[in-house]
Formats: sequence, structure tokens, C-alpha cells
Amino acid sequence: MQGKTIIIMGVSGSGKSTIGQALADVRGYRFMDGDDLHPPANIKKMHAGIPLADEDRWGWLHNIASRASELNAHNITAVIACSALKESYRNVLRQGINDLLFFYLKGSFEQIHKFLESRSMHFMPIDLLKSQFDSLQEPAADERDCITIPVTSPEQELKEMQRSLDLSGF
Ligand SMILES: Nc1ncnc2c1ncn2[C@@H]1O[C@H](COP(=O)(O)OP(=O)(O)OP(=O)(O)O)[C@@H](O)[C@H]1O
Ligand SMILES: O=C(O)[C@H](O)[C@@H](O)[C@H](O)[C@H](O)CO
Repeated sequence: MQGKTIIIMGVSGSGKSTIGQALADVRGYRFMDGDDLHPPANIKKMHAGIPLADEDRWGWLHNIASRASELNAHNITAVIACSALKESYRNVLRQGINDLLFFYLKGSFEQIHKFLESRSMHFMPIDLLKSQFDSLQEPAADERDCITIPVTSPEQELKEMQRSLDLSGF
């Protein structure tokens, strides 16, 4: 038996950690925050208000893929919060992880800006939100392993995710 991987993707502040942890709790899956796997240099950069570049993200994405695969090999299904902003980033994850599903938390700049204003104590400055939207490539229609979840309330988002997981045989 192999575990599976669910990646909650979207810009900073879209709710990946909050919703991802809640989903893992309710389904009995393992939660992992991709932010915890950033090398210190990446955290330092974001903290200084400098957006990450592709070169900063490749190693981090490979690291996430190998951690997910390790868990899956031990028959552990994992929910991972990972921004995965571009299609090329999602492709790195696809190449490294066998059984993978993405939930994309889709919200407007204004909606997510509000969330970030109410969040305290985080290394990511709100000013970087614009650069997150600039980098974001929303999942294309042919990215069949991506399910878009509109940002509404945590309860509603969880309900939609649960329904999709039941349908996908998770
Ligand atoms: N649907 C929602 N309704 C209201 N508040 C929400 C919702 N989703 C998330 N939040 C709140 O928005 C803030 C950002 O959420 P969270 O930290 O989970 O986002 P994130 O995508 O993991 O961010 P980052 O990538 O920067 O770590 C938190 O304070 C969270 O409680
Ligand atoms: O790709 C990125 O730019 C990063 O992953 C960011 O999204 C942060 O890790 C996170 O959002 C911090 O709050």
C-alpha cells in the first residue's frame, strides 16, 4: 500500500496552512507545511521583503517532493501546504510524487489582503502579496489533477475538499 499526497496551493495568506491542517485532522492524514522546508536563505529573503525567484524555489520543491514520497512509501497520506505558484513548479512536484492531487485556494487580492492584515507574527510581509499574484499561474484547464476551491469560509472550503476526495477515492 502506498500513501497519497494532497497539495494545498495558492498565494501567501490564501489559507493553505489553516485549511490544510484542518483537512488533515478531519481525514486522519499527516500535515506538512512546505514553509518549514524552505532553506533559511529563502526565509531571510522573504522576511527582507524580496520575492523568491525560480532559482530559490527549485531545490525547495524537490525537497517537498522527496519528503512526500518518503511518507507515501510508508503508507502515509500527506496534506502539504505549498504555494506551487507556477505550472513548472507543479510539474516538479508531479515528477517527484506518484499519486498527487492539488487543491487551489482561489481568492482575490483584496480578500487575501484582508486575511493577511488579521494574521499576526509571520515572516512573510504583506507587501509581498502583489508579487505572489504576479507569479501566480492559475491551474490551466488541462491540469486535470488540480481542483479549484474558491476562498469562502473554512467550513465551506473543507466541505468541498472532502467531497472531491471522496469522489477521487482518497
Ligand atoms: N476562508 C477563510 N476565512 C477567513 N479567514 C481565513 C480563511 N482562510 C484563512 N484565513 C485566515 O487567513 C490567514 C492566512 O491563512 P494561512 O496562514 O493559513 O495562509 P497560508 O496560505 O498558509 O499563508 P502562507 O503561505 O503565507 O503561510 C490566517 O489568519 C487564517 O486564519
Ligand atoms: O513560493 C513562494 O513565494 C513561497 O512559498 C511563499 O508562498 C511562502 O512560502 C509563503 O507563502 C510564506 O508565507
